[in-house]
Amino acid sequence: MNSLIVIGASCFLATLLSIVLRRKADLPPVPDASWSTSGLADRPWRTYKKWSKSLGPIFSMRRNTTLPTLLRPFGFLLPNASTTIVIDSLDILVELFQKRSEIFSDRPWWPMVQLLGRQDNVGFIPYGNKLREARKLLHAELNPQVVRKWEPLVEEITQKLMIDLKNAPKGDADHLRRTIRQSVESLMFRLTYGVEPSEDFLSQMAEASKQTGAGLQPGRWAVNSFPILTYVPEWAPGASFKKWARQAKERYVKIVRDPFDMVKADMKYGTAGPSFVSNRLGALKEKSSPASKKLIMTTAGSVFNAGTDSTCSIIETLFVLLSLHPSVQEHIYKEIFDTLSTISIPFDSANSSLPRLPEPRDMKYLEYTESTIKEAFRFNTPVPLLAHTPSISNIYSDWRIPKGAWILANLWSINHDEKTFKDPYGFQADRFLDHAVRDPTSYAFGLGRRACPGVSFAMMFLRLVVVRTVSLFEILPIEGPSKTNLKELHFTTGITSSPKVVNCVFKPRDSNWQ
Ligand code: HEM
Repeated sequence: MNSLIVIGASCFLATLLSIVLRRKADLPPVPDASWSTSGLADRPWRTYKKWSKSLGPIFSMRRNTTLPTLLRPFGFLLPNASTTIVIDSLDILVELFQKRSEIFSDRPWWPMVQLLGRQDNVGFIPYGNKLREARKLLHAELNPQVVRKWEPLVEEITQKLMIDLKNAPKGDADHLRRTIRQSVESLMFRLTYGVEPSEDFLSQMAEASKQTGAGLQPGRWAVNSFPILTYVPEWAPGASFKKWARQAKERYVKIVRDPFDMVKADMKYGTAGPSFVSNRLGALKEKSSPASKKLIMTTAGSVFNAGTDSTCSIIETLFVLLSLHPSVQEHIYKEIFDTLSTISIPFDSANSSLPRLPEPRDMKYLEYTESTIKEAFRFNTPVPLLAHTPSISNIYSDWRIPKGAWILANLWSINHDEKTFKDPYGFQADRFLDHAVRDPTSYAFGLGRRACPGVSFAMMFLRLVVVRTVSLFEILPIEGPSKTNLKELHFTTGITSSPKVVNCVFKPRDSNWQ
């Protein structure tokens, strides 16, 4: 009995001690006030990398410096949520996002998310039951075991892209970018709703995406720092943000609802083709609740945006890098040539005796091609900074990580770590033929319970785009082949990062296919 009391008392003391220690734990180190923040406007992940070199693989910042000038004196009123913690180590990410995923799977939250009506978009849903249900729907259509059912769609879209690349006006970088984007938009919309997107949908969606970006811009909206302002009526002086947000929400609700209603109507008349929406609605039990249907609608509404920019970004990066490395293209071409008995020439020709183009099933033989794709992910990580939030306060290695803090995983920096990757700023397509080198695609799609549900689908499309493009074209830089241009490549700043200019020309390998 006595020993039980001693054990009980020890446990109690240990718990008390850990609570006291937790209270006392500090935030990770902060950048020196004298350090220049000017680099944060352009690809902040590079400045964070520099800071990590001095501060270590985990450091913190107060976000109230981004408040509008007039409100800065009130910054001390901000809750813990105004802390940002930057992580520059895969080991720490695995520990937090994967091993402690129960805690680290929430997303940063801005009152503007709600005002803009984006709260049911999967990327923004707080961690919990609703998110799990939405992810189950995505998993049912996109998991690695079933993803092959979308092969016919992916093949059709890549074939069309090849013809569009052939017909693209030479030297018009903007046109090329639009061509790539149209192909990806078509892919994502057909996956989700089974038909081509209308011009109206695309322009409304482009506007809605701009509005989401504007709504989340740090420091732009006082309501993001002072949520109480959400309750200010629209007519109040200085509340024009409420009207702007309401109109943006109305637009968003419509672009999520209209295509969903169209699929429902097509299903009623038996004319709906396979799609995420028709498949998931078809799988519902007869007497399912309106909430289940609404979840399918809002989850579908998340797919287009989530998949488009990131997929465009990596395709553009690959095209630009390949254009600067003709020898890599030749290596890929030879690998494809050796793998297939013959390489196909134009598939829009009537000649039925043509050899075939590479297909998704060929990819397992194309190791060098796979290594090149991984290197592109490493060289210009499509989502350079990954944002998660802990749902309760936590301690990591003596550092305090407060509930609601933004955790920014600096994936770009992790991919440019000199200790892991030799010559990290160079492009070495064969780098990953050595399987001991860490594979960047194992974390470029996120880690843990929020990891990208579209990874298998995206990779299937991307691989086919690369092998078919190299099979049919030589990709040339507009100014002529020059490897030295690599260092002058510029990439955009945003949630996704792409080459600033996609200045390549696609020259058909077969001169008869002009
Ligand atoms: C190369 C293309 C793509 C890249 C690099 C990419 C990358 C990512 C990343 C980094 C995340 C955040 C993961 C995290 O927070 O841990 C994410 C989330 C997401 N992705 Fe992708 N993605 C791609 C394509 C796609 C596609 C094709 C789809 C849909 C078919 C898709 C759907 C989503 C969704 C719905 C989320 C939100 C998940 C959540 O918050 O729980 N993505 N993606």
